[in-house]
Amino acid sequence: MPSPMEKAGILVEALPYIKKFYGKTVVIKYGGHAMVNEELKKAVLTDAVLMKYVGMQPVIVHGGGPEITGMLKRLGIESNFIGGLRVTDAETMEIAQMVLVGKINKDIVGLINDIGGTAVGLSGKDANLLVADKKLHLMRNPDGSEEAVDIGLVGEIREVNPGIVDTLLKEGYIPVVAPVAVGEGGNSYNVNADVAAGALAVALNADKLIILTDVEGILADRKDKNSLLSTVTMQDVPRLIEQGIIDGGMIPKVECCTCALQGGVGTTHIIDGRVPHSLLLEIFTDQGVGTMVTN
Ligand SMILES: NC(=[NH2+])NCCC[C@H](N)C(=O)O
Repeated sequence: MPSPMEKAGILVEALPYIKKFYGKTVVIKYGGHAMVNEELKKAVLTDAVLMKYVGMQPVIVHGGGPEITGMLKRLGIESNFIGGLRVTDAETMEIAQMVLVGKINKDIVGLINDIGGTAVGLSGKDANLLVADKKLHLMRNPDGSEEAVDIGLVGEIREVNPGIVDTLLKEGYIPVVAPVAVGEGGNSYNVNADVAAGALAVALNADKLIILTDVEGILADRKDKNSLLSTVTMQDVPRLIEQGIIDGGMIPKVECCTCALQGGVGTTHIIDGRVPHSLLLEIFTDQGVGTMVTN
């Protein structure tokens, strides 16, 4: 147990950040393990409520992968992925929307409200928050040529209309956004939640984008949990990718960060959602717990 002096130190360390981030918008991409484990769920959403009560403006964008797959399975519908993207036919999209908007989104809202915040759930279709075009997926053939394959109702975000989120923030609510976008003819499109969070952060002129993942952050040596790169600049990114330090599923996450930074977001953070209260630790301590990607 920390001594009273140590506890006071921890609280005092938070003060400059409480001051600095007062009134500032922080977009949190909520996904992975932190969405599945009950204790972690409560910890993340408690952190968001605390942020709100100290004057920050958290906005949550959530994922939903495993639950969608689970529901499709229960209904006997097979999931197909091409290049990590779910092939989304009309039936799959219907289920995805039901799970994301009808279930996961409402569960998060319910939990936040139970903890003491006041959350309002939205999809990207509400007030045209996220507008998408059909995504053309380019697949590389063995001979090196590229071919466009149809992956169905997977969208690429074309436009963000953040007005409804601004309105909710102004009125003191915590907006919770499901990554379903509206496309041509009012169709629903499945969009990547990391990308949606990044695009929303830019449109809101957010101060921070924080992505909760299932890894420590960017590790200099993947086998060594103690090799976390605490801060990385945007300029370092191409070299880190070339060296294989940033690879696999981390590449699109870091690209979301650089996109957000280029779009004017203050700082971006990739943190470990498996660590209880990693959100608070990242925001309110000097060291943070994950990797901060900056300009
Ligand atoms: N991974 C890091 N180096 N984090 C530093 C975070 C610093 C400060 N708490 C902030 O949120 O801006």
